[in-house]
Amino acid sequence: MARKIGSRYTAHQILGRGSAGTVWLGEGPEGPVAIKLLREDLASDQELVGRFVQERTALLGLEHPHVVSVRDLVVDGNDLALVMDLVRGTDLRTRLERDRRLAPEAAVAIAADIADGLAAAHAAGVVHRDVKPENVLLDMQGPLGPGGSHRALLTDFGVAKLIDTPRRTKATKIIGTPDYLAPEIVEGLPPRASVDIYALATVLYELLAGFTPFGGGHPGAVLRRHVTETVVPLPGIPDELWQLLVQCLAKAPASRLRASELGARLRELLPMLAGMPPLEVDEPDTEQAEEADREEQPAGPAPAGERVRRRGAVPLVPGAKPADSNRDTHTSMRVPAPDELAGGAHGTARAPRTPGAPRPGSARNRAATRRRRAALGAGAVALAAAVGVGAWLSTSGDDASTPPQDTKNSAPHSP
Ligand SMILES: Nc1ncnc2c1ncn2[C@@H]1O[C@H](COP(=O)(O)OP(=O)(O)OP(=O)(O)O)[C@@H](O)[C@H]1O
Repeated sequence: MARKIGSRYTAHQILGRGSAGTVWLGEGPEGPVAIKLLREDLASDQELVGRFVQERTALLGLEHPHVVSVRDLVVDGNDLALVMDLVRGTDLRTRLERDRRLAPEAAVAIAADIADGLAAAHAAGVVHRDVKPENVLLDMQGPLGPGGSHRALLTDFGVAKLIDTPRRTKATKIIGTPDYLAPEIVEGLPPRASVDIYALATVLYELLAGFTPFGGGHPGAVLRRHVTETVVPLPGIPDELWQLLVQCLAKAPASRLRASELGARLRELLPMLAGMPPLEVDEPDTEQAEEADREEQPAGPAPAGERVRRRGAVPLVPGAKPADSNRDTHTSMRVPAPDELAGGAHGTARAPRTPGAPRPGSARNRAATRRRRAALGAGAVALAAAVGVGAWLSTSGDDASTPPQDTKNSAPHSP
């Protein structure tokens, strides 16, 4: 059923749904477009309206083959809509759900595209702040790239921020998606271009492994792992690619590559990766992480929705119902204090199981876990008791009484 959006556009058919609205296949004066229409019941939500306007503002003048351009912002009665370039294909999360893991060549080609898109955004002074598979679209109508990959485009600049402008988000509040959040964000520093590099490296790891390096369990535990844990190597990954990943997942923002350099370095690796099958990575040994995580959880039920969402997302929009419960959306939470980050169980980064290692749940593994649990001791319990990790999750109010945290990291670089 066709629907008029302002005087210039017609929406024909739903392409997908996000937490804030619906994306339609539409038609405008210059041909087919994608129209992101804010849910009517959210039209009075200032934060959401702000996100729409922000996306338009962030992308003004940014034209790049790996960024979805925003063409127009329509305000018409109760309708608020973003008109974007139409990408005929799918999003990277859907592709990952279908294939579980990508061959290194295709994964690296996609990551290189997004690095190039980020380089353009960073050069325009914009930090994306929410790089994740949901926000990468694959153009399935264009020519195929290395490893049969489709051209990848970065989208959803709804929480993007201009670098070095006065902060609209207080450092006491974290915005992003837990699995992809750079450690300096968790520590309360303002987001710089290097947070996008960390998130992109996390996405690349996920494309190769089928899971993110620090995800799993309670969102509070995920945040802490970003700060305290070291990424665990993937079996069979070529060393040059691993070194690149490690560098871009560095805790110190200044140690990460810039987007343009990352794009170039990734493309250099493509010939070497040609024809290589997906890595043989087994399910991560989640037992240790989950055992530790259970100990960290405050008594009582976890926040609604969180148990079913593997990556610990919390809807920014009250009552939002994404089409797919596996989909993440942004999280807004309080910046934890340094002692909250320092405490707790360590060694809970996701580790691919190595051949010969006991399967989770085996008698051998249970005994090892009991020993580990005894050793983990008071730290994890202290974290849960002192903070109540669930209390970090808040879709409203900042904790203005918590000052921005200092950090051990060196100063992040500008783009
Ligand atoms: N420019 C586009 N062209 C074609 N399809 C699109 C376009 N933008 C979004 N879509 C489709 O619409 C779906 C919803 O997009 P949207 O950006 O609203 O949500 P999301 O990023 O998945 O979630 P959220 O808004 O909660 O972060 C996407 O998954 C994608 O399949």
